[in-house]
Amino acid sequence: MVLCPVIGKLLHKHVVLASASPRRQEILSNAGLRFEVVPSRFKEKLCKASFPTPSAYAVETAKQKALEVARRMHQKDLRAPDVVIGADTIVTIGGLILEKPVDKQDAYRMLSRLNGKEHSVFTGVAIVHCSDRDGRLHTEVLDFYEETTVKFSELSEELLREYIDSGEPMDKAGGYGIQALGGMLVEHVRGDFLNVVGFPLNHFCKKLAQLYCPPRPGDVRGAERDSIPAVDTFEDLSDLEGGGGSDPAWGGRGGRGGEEAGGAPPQAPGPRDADLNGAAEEKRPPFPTGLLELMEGFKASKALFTACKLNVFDVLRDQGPLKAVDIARKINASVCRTGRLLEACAALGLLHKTDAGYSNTEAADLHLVSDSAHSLHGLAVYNDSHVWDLFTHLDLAARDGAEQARGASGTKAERLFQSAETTLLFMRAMHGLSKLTARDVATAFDLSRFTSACDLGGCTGALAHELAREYPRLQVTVFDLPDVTEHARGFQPDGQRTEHVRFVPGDFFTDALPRAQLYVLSRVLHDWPDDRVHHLLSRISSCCEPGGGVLVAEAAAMEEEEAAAARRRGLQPLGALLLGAGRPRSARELGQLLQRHGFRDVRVAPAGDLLRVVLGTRAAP
Ligand SMILES: O=c1[nH]cc([C@@H]2O[C@H](COP(=O)(O)OP(=O)(O)OP(=O)(O)O)[C@@H](O)[C@H]2O)c(=O)[nH]1
Repeated sequence: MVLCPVIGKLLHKHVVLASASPRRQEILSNAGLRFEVVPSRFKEKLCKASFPTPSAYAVETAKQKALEVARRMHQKDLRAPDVVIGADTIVTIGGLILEKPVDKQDAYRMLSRLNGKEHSVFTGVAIVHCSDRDGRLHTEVLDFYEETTVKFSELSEELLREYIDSGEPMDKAGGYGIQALGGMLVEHVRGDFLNVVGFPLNHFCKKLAQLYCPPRPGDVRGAERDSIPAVDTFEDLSDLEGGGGSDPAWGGRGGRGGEEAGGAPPQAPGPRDADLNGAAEEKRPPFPTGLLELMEGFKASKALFTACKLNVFDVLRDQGPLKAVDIARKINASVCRTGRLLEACAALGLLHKTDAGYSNTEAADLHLVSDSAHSLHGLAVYNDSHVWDLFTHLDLAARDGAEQARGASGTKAERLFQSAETTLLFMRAMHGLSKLTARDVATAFDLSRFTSACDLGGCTGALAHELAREYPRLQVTVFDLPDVTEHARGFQPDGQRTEHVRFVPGDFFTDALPRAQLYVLSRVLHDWPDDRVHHLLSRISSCCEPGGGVLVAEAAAMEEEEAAAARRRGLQPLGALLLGAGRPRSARELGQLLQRHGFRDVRVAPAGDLLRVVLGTRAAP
């Protein structure tokens, strides 16, 4: 098939499209590709904030979609396909990533945001080559993305509502389908149209050309690395057939878009590159959207913290929607400044803005009001008043050490417990975080064989209560500093099973540890350097009876960590740098620590998105 020489390279391979998108299937089969469709079951819920750019998010999602299918197929038949293709399309505007709307209201919010403006559409693509090595799946990933800019006309509310009622937006990134009715919303498109529809065919073919048709030595076309080879270059397709793994072209440079993790870094663009028609075109470096977002990111955090501190979300939960002037009056602030803060919160997706005024988004109602079950309000206020200040001295900490950076403000304990007010601030922050993760930690392993547990540094008892709720036979002791236990009463849940949780004041480094079958250390060890961790574990080990256990929960990386989580955890050493004490440890390292202190049968399990839990059983000495 002369029209698709590079696609032809895949004809003899078992190719799988890891996508349920009918558009992707259509684009690729129209291009002559033969493939099996196995929709990915990968849940598209990577933490967007942990990616430096929206494109990196799309690429990682595409990669995870493809890898999930490769692993599942290999597991099922012990035979993976030769190639798995994954893709993910997102829309970005004003720093926000829009995916498929969850309901009509969400579609309306998305389309209103895009109305009259220009936005970017990114599709991340992953081409995964699979092979079997001694029964184990081996994968090599080439990934890339393409960006297209789309401008919407000014659209009336009526038109948007009618469009949403057509049902078209619901399974489409950004809430519109440019190939159908949604085409009427669009004033102009800059870049690859098919990229918007869901698959950047042109860039994909260039990648295949790099993989399967590397330039022959002395071939003048070698310089045109970015172009799909002209048809006449490939009269004899078979002589170049071969796997992509060891191919020097593997991981070559991208086109208008670029490379992401897994491929080689983009090469510096040449002064001129040839386009498909051979015409010379000025090559510009990709616009550094992600970098600019990072440069401005601190303002976004500050806006969120400030709105929390001024209780904007509480006011709107109780009385919203409200106009800026009314909110300003209720929070006792200047109308003009409040207006700007509210605009910023709306742009960050924390508030909705309609003709009736501002109202909370679902996330704000869940997490940013001060008294909800899943509130992170305390964490925002603590980050604003303590962590923010600390991070302004990051340069000093890097240069002169943590002591200098902390200056007169003292050690972490000194700062946190200098007054009842600061202690409570810290406890509220920890309470929100613990409640968020407690259930995942409590259920990561079946702990029903234990009848007593001691949560060391258990703070407000959020995890202790979850353990008591999950395991009816369990009595839990929360062991924490007297400054903490003194204030813990105010955090106790009403009602059931509170009699199964008790608080004992003490310092786990110096005071006798309460007797228990299971010792729990949740988000404790990262605060301490190695010598202190050994000291603590040896104390636990000598209290723990054979058959008893120790359960450690940390934001610990696994060996083959997905890039997103690794990046998120990558910020932790900054905290350690400033506090000058602890450090994050990998799940493997935590397991080795437990083994060193006499715990056997060490197992690791994920606890939600944030934490890993390591459980060890005390062996007979
Ligand atoms: O103009 C258009 N823009 C986008 C689309 C379609 O939107 C979806 C994007 O979603 P995603 O990348 O997550 O892919 P899914 O459909 O969920 O399928 P997977 O199984 O691959 O996750 C995509 O279908 C685009 O085609 C459109 O049609 N027009």
